[in-house]
Amino acid sequence: MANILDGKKIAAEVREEVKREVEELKARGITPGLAVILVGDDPASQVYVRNKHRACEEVGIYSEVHRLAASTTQEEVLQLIDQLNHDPRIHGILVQLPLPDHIDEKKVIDSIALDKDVDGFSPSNVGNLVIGDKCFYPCTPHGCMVLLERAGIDPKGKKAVVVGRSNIVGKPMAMMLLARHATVTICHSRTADLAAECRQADILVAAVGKPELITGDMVKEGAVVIDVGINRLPDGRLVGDVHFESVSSKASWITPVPGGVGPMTIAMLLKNTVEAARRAC
Ligand SMILES: Nc1nc(=O)c2c([nH]1)NC[C@@H]1CN(c3ccc(C(=O)N[C@@H](CCC(=O)O)C(=O)O)cc3)C=[N+]21
Repeated sequence: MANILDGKKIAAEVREEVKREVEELKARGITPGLAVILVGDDPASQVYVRNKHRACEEVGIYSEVHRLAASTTQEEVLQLIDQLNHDPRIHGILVQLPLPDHIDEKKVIDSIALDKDVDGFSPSNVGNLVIGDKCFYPCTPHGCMVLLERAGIDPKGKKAVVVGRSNIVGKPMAMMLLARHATVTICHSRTADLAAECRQADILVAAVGKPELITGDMVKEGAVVIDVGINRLPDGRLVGDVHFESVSSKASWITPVPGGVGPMTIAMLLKNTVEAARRAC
């Protein structure tokens, strides 16, 4: 039976550390500030944004949420970002994704000042990540790396397989594992034999958004399995991209859903915001 890589518990530890760092910054007269922009009324996004705001308050980060109507124009969003780029109280800016169809996501993300891009989604930040220069680590893959670290798992020399090639998880995840000297394979919907690739993995990261895609027969005995997926089934159940029951009998470590990568994502956002504030002074 696998050990549970408890994201909820580790995220709480990270939040405690962040809280102390915020206190130190406040003693020097700096209050870290985060602005979150939410366009439209997607119910899931509403919940996420509320959770982020609450997490900020809990650790003493100043947070403001800009809730904009679904009909807001791209120009209005860009104007707000420009204003926040110049606001000295704001060290981090996050635009909740997805945006409504009439708004160009690329244009919006690219307009965020590089030193306030706490999501780490802007092209320049991603470029710096690939090169290995100073950057913000995107929150979800960063959270996965911290989970590995806290479980005492060093990626060096290991075979890591990342399933999924999204810009916000799969690609940066692969780069971060590579930076830690793993041998990395990225799999996706056109991969010829997904199961065979997955069976090679010492570290397997599932980030495709397909409920319970990864089953026990696809996992090597003793592998470390990180499940980034959060899928709501028609019956209301929340499951990951990993079939927990069958995989947990093979893996040495496994993250649960919920309570795995999700809470880490928010904790890393707080960490990046504090880092942005520290760099600003
Ligand atoms: N600009 C931007 N940055 C993001 O980081 C971003 C985004 N847009 N859009 C949406 C996704 C999704 N996301 C999650 C964060 C926390 C949990 C989380 O804490 N989940 C809990 C509860 C899950 C539940 O009950 O729904 C858990 O897994 O235990 C989930 C998902 C951040 N995202």
